[in-house]
Amino acid sequence: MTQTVSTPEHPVLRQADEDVAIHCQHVSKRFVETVEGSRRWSNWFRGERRMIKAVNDVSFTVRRGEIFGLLGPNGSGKSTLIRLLSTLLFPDSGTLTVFGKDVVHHQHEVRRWINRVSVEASFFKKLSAMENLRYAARLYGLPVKEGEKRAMQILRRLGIRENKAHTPLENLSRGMQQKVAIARALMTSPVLVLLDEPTTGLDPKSKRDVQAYIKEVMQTHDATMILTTHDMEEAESLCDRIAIIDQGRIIALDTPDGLKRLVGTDSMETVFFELTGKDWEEALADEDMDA
Ligand SMILES: Nc1ncnc2c1ncn2[C@@H]1O[C@H](COP(=O)(O)OP(=O)(O)OP(=O)(O)O)[C@@H](O)[C@H]1O
Repeated sequence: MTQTVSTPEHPVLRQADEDVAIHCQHVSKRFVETVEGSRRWSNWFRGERRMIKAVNDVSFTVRRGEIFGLLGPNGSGKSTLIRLLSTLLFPDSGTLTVFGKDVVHHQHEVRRWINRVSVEASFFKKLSAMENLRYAARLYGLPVKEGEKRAMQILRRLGIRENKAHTPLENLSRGMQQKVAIARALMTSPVLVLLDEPTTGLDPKSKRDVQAYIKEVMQTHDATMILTTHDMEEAESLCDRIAIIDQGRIIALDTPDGLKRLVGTDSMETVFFELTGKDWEEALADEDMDA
């Protein structure tokens, strides 16, 4: 049950109950961008500036144990939202809590629960999976013995044999590296895993393996995942709910089936097109141009 309580941080904060992983209330984040090529003489030397509402009054709740998808065109605010959740940025307004802790006032605690996994994960590629996992355990403040034990369990679950466990990561397949990255996120509990395009660039088999592994992790761990992806099928098959985000705002949020019902289609691509006015190819083409 949620209840309204007073805390020193917030005059009135809905206390997160055990089932809530993320509580995001009216969160906004703006950036100031310099516009190049301004013709106004007063701006010749310092550049004209404009305000970008990267995240604009966004509210949502993610339940513990859920895979929550973020879908949106290029520049819609997904990364900014992820950076706010990872405490790399702070909101200008609104409140954001992770497992009941405010990201601004309890950033160290929140950081221990959060793990961002991306294709180019911040691994030491010259070090082995074992060494990387041990290092992560230390970062999470686990005692050495406990860290080793968890690293071993994780490697065994991944089916990485002893000799491979000591092979430099750069010599493992990308699919395997990605699985180790996800596994590394499971060092603490509860855990919030931010999966940033987890299967981009993987061959079809590795992609299926990683997706199956994500499902397995969800069944066996106290994990909650936020997933950004460019793969509609992936979003549909993995996510319990999907938020479609455009120009910093959540324009729709529901289960994949709920979104399809809303638009009256059986295709997620049509959902995306109807709600954002952009077809998926166009959204990707924009990204390619920026890349
Ligand atoms: N540090 C920054 N300074 C200025 N503008 C920024 C900054 N970070 C993001 N923006 C702007 O905020 C808006 C949202 O960007 P964001 O990176 O969150 O979008 P995105 O949905 O993650 O895009 P992509 O799919 O390309 O990763 C964009 O207009 C972007 O240019």
